[in-house]
Amino acid sequence: MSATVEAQPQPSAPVQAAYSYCEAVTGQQARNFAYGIRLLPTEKRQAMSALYAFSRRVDDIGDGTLAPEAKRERLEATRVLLDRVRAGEVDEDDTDPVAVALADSARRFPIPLGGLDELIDGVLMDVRGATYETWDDLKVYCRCVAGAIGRISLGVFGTQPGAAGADRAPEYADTLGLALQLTNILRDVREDAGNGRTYLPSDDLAKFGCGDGFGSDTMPEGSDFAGLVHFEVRRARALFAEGYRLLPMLDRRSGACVAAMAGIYRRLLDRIERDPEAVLRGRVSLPGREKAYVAVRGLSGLDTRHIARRTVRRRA
Ligand SMILES: CC(C)=CCC/C(C)=C/CC/C(C)=C/COP(=O)(O)OP(=O)(O)O
Repeated sequence: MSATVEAQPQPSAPVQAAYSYCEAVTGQQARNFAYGIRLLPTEKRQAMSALYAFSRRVDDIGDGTLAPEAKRERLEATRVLLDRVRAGEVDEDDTDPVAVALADSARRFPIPLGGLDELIDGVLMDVRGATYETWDDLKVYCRCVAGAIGRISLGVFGTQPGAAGADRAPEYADTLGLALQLTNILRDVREDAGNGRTYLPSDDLAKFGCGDGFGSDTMPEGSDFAGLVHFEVRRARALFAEGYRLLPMLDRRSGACVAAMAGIYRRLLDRIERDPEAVLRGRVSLPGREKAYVAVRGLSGLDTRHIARRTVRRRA
């Protein structure tokens, strides 16, 4: 997979303005992922911001207050927009800056736009109020809303020429997305429960006696909430370990971006593991200076080199 389709001219003024809009959305709303995206060179940073702004729009429809039918209509309208981007029908005169930026990015990079259809499908599952009995069931949802984002992002990053095992890069990008999403689900247990949503598999909840009143401030007598969280943390860690195999295949700054995104979420996971009940009290987050530190480590290649060595050792 090459990094860029072919040498492209500088974006025109209207396209630059569309990218500026998407970068502003990313800077304001991507509280964690913006730290990684900022590490990319201009063209890739702009493309990732366009992808983020489109994904944010889809996610916001799902999380918003509209009635389910209205949400479905809006999501299908977003799909129509995506079809227009795919068909090359969106140009710089379009009034929607996210569409303009996405269309330009899709011309510059081999972005598998079908991943954004998967994202819409995942959010439609939410709107339907889908619940998940097993981890395999939940994985289907996570693949749509996060694995697909990993695979799409890989279209922007590309893999380094001659990178060993690069044919498996999309699989690792997908797995890293699952790791992030499971961490996100653990972090947001309380907020999601407040919205009537439980993502963790009902089989797992039952195993730890957490089936009733899940996500409320006080879990029922006899339930082992900490045991449940530790079980899911182990699952997320295994996904991170597998997904990190992607890192040695990326160029330095793409690797730094992914290492920063994943590193910040792994630190969230560490916090959750140390104090599982914290997710019932509120949203676990990292201070800005810690996120910046993780990003700088990513750029210095410390994490990437460490992980590459471990991957090689494991293979040997
Ligand atoms: C290879 C690669 C780049 C893989 C990563 C793919 C990726 C970025 C998946 C996103 C999944 C996720 C947890 C979204 C939450 O976004 P949010 O904006 O709600 O997050 P926040 O609440 O933490 O700010």
